[in-house]
Amino acid sequence: MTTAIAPPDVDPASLAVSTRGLRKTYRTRHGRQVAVQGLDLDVPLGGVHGFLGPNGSGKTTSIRMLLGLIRADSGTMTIFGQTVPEALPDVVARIGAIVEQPKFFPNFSARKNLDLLAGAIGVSASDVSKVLEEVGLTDRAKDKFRTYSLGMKQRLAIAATLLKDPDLLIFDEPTNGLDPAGIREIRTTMRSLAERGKTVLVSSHILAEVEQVADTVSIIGRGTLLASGRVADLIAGTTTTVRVGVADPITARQVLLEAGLTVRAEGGLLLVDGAANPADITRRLAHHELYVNELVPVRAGLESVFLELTAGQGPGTHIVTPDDAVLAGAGPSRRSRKGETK
Ligand SMILES: Nc1ncnc2c1ncn2[C@@H]1O[C@H](COP(=O)(O)OP(=O)(O)OP(=O)(O)O)[C@@H](O)[C@H]1O
Repeated sequence: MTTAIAPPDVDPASLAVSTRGLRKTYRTRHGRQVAVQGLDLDVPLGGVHGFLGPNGSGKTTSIRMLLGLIRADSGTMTIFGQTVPEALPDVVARIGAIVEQPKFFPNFSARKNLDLLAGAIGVSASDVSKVLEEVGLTDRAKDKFRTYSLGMKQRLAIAATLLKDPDLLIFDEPTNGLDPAGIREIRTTMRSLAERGKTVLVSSHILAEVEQVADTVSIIGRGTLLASGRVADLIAGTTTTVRVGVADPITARQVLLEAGLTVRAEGGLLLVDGAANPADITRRLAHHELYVNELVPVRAGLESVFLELTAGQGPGTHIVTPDDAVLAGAGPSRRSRKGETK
């Protein structure tokens, strides 16, 4: 069982981003809505850091506070060791962010759009070529923006943030609305940025998708940190889920629950956690004359980590399951369990 962990006492200068006790409430018609409550977030320098949590868990609010777009009620934040928002003017040149879809001229080509932006911030035409190359749009650079697919539009947005060669890229749900190919393209772009030494902070509610690209993650729920660390370490701490097919899933579920196992129903199948091994499930069910027709160990992933961390919290969180993620185009997992401990 993975447990929620308190962030270590680290030197903010060794981190790209750090927050302590960050809090934000919104005033709504129904009273005060707590969006972020005491968030402690640490993003190491270099690599892709997934900022993960279900819809409404406070990811966008946290990012907006970091970027000085809204004010925190309390707590502290640093970017590259400098306290923000006070020091934002000093660090802003090192940050590229996509929080909302940027506006481009639909009838101008991608290159023309970037040339205009480059001119505004004093960046040369050769830098425009470089960023187009970096996001894989060189061949389509002369095409009008309006003819671009959603994935290409998103890559152009990333190219725009790269013009000033920032050290930290902050992407809020960059794959929203993209098809599987578009999602893969963004993943590839994020990885190549990390390989060039940049820090990429990417938020998502699709844990399985970010699991494939992130080096480290912070998982939040209801505005607080639930877990953080290297993806491989977090996954190593979870039990393996077993997918069970049986003719009478209702009775089978009852039997397994009575045996103290955790059982979730999913499309006529059961997802079982907590068994010593898959054979233990078969034995318990056979004892009640329930015979399995499918028994597949499903590799534990970040989604399992999240479900274990929030078990018993009741409704109010919706996390996208791996199956949803596949439907949304996350594709097959390439994660490894061989990651060594920090
Ligand atoms: N401007 C606002 N006014 C009132 N409530 C807000 C506002 N913005 C966000 N909230 C609420 O704050 C909570 C956190 O929202 P936030 O958008 O930060 O979450 P999120 O994790 O980014 O979600 P999503 O994945 O859906 O973007 C939610 O309950 C949301 O309804």
